[in-house]
Amino acid sequence: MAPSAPVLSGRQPVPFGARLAEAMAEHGPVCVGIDPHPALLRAWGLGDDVEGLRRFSLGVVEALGGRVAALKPQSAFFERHGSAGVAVLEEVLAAAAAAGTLTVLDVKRGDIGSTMAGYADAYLRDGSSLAADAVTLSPYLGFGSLRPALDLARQTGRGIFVLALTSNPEGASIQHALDGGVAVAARIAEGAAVENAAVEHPTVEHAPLEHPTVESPAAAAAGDPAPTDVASTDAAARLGSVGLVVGATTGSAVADLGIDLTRMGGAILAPGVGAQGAGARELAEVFGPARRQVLASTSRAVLAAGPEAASLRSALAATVDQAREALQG
Ligand SMILES: O=C(O)c1cc(=O)[nH]c(=O)n1[C@@H]1O[C@H](COP(=O)(O)O)[C@@H](O)[C@H]1O
Repeated sequence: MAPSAPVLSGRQPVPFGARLAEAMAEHGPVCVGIDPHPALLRAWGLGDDVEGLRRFSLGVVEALGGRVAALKPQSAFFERHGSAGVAVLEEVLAAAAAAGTLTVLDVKRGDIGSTMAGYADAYLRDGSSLAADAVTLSPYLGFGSLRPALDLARQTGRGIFVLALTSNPEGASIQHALDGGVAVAARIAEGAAVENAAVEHPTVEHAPLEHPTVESPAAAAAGDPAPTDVASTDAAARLGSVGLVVGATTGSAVADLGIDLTRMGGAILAPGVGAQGAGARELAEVFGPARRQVLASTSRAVLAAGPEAASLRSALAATVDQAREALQG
């Protein structure tokens, strides 16, 4: 079972990337979001109130904890219930940890560095009641504004997923924009690559950054194993702890913008699977040589199968089958 909290190995916490790679190998490359939308609470026969929120969210952890690579509570749906909702979020994080399941707290925070230090303290410090194994952050105040969170995550063995190419169509207006001829999203990927290259992973060897990313047509025609397969298999085994969010709905943007995700070295959280329309085909097309780094993320498509635990598990199993076929085949 993948440990859900940083576990001491000697005096160093085991980095998030290594723990995630282990969890993905055991359970498949899927993360289930806990997004207690009012409509889902109703569909489960629950009230849109704190008790409904609690039964829904803990029900998901009970059904899927210990059976999925990661759970991703969406903070917005807890915050909308006020401080009592945030208390439920704390319970959910603790319950997932007790079940041995990694948590990615989806908060998408971004602020000036001195304020980011406060967010880091909330989500990435040992002993904080809101600490998760990883958190989503927005780099749109500048990648460097994330520094306090990057540093604390590194110290405590936690992970960061930095928004690069989001799944919503509006994201392109900022993320595809050129900065000195380089797309903003490509600059963010470069920032993550630098972070991952700077960290020593105690459980795995360092890799050079130069992963081949394009299979030569001649090699393909000759039926040689693609060099990209070798690079991407290695990448999955040595995932860095700073990952990116790249939506599975982003079509050819990764290729069009010249973003080298294998070189980035971290995991790729890929939302957009299920309710937003992406499936196995999109996962394979969008991520190509970086597919083994991908943690496919889905919320409503699995949650809608509840409240019965067996139905939630079946929906998860179907998603894992699809993702495995697309990403690990
Ligand atoms: O960071 C995220 O998880 C995220 C990034 C992104 O680009 N798009 C995106 O949909 N998400 C989140 O992923 C979840 C998607 O939920 P479903 O559309 O129900 O699968 C929501 O919690 C979103 O906030």
